[in-house]
Amino acid sequence: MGQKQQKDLGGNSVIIRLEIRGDRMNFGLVANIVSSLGGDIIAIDTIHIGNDSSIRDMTVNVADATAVILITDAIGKIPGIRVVNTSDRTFLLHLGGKIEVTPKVTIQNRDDLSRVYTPDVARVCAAIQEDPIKAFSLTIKRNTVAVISDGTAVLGLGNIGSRAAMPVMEGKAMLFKQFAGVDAFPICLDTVDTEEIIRTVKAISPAFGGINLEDIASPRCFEIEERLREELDIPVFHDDQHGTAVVTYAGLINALKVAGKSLSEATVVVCGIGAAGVAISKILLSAGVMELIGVDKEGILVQGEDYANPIKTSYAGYTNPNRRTGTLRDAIKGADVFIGVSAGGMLIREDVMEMASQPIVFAMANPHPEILPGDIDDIVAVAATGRSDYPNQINNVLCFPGIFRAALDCRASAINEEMKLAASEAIASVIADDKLSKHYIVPSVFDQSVVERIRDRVIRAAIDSGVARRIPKEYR
Ligand SMILES: NC(=O)C1=CN([C@@H]2O[C@H](COP(=O)(O)OP(=O)(O)OC[C@H]3O[C@@H](n4cnc5c(N)ncnc54)[C@H](O)[C@@H]3O)[C@@H](O)[C@H]2O)C=CC1
Ligand SMILES: CC(=O)C(=O)O
Ligand SMILES: [Mg+2]
Repeated sequence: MGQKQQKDLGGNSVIIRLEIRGDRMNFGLVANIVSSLGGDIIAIDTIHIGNDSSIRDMTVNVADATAVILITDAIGKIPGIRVVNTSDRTFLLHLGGKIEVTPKVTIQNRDDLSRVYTPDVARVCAAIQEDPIKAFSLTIKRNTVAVISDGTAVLGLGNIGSRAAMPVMEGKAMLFKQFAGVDAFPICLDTVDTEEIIRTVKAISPAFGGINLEDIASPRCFEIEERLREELDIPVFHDDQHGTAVVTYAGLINALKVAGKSLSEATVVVCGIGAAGVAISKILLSAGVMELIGVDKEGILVQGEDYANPIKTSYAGYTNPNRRTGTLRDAIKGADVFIGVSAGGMLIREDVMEMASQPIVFAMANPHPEILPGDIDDIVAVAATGRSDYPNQINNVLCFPGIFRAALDCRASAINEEMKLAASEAIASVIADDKLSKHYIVPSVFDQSVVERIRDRVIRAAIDSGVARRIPKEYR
């Protein structure tokens, strides 16, 4: 993926194109109007100067879409100014997509041409035919991951279809490259049929060193991942399950230190027993949580009930040891930890007030968390969300670049439990105990030591657990 044409990612900002009649614009008046409506002008660019009018682009930071409407309405009423159009900078940076393929070498002449392509390339093909493992050294397989979605559980937007899922998958590919140097291809499949997805992923797998499944709805995501893990010899990792679980456990290790609590004594409520909720629960149980209660639309999941979704029936069998019943409100009373991977706005301040002292709230639904940190910051030990605009971003982006970097570098045949736990511990360990605080329990995704530390611990775990097929030099 080339990074030649770097685009400015901008903030939550719009470009408002103005036509200004006459030769003067009252900048003070415009600035006052924009700021009184919650905006902040960050640039004004002259696009065209005509005889009677000029065209200027005004870039404004805004809190939300409503502010844009209010600002453009008010500016449009200033005599001599016409609002030509507004461009959302987020849409602008998506124009034409966010990634591209760039060759590593330039073909300068016929000699180069015959090496990269026919006839010489045939010798390389023959070498791989003779010894298929050479695909790892002679093709992009060595460093390339497929990011596969069927568009059925995209962020918290739900089943928006495979075309609409592409911007998220392109974004994941950017993150893979920027944070860990992994080349990733976004592939959105136009099918929601479990067998067809499995067949298709298997059919395209020769080109890839790993498969990152993304935003595939539960319960189908479980079978798709399980079957692909069994049938492919490269790592298959459903990021919404395991990436989220790894980062949640990392965040919890540190949040518990801030709250002065222990994992084995904490009562943990997980809300939303889908892809993320099931995997989070499993990693926390294997890490030593004793009392874990799952809540979904049916209320608290309890053993003995026969839920329409068999995943929930089986989940109830290994959680909720005290067989508590009732609603989310009942579950959360006296709980030490709330983990939300369900839907926005599920929780209210009064619920959190019912939790044990020094509660920990991870409201991780995207894009709208179960509760906003601002509503509870004064009554919790730690609050976290999945978003980048609040402190404590518990998001799988902290995990997937590093864990795949490690898996590719040691040619792992799988990403197993040992590697996931190692990744959690690596992420948590980036912040020294004396630096931990209420608003700093997980490192920033821009902290370069995150990927390095995950890579190191995960490669060691892969070697120790016997799934590494290549031992990198520094580990020999
Ligand atoms: N911060 C992060 O890194 C991540 C956040 N997420 C977010 O977590 C949420 C769930 O994602 P997935 O597990 O992939 O989806 P999913 O569709 O597999 O699971 C969602 C679960 O939440 C339940 N749910 C929905 N509304 C509910 C309600 N009102 N009460 C109780 N349960 C409810 C559903 O029944 C379902 O079992 C999404 O908002 C997603 O964006 C998911 C993965 C990573
Ligand atoms: C972060 C992510 O993968 C999700 O919200 O689906
Ligand atoms: Mg996702």
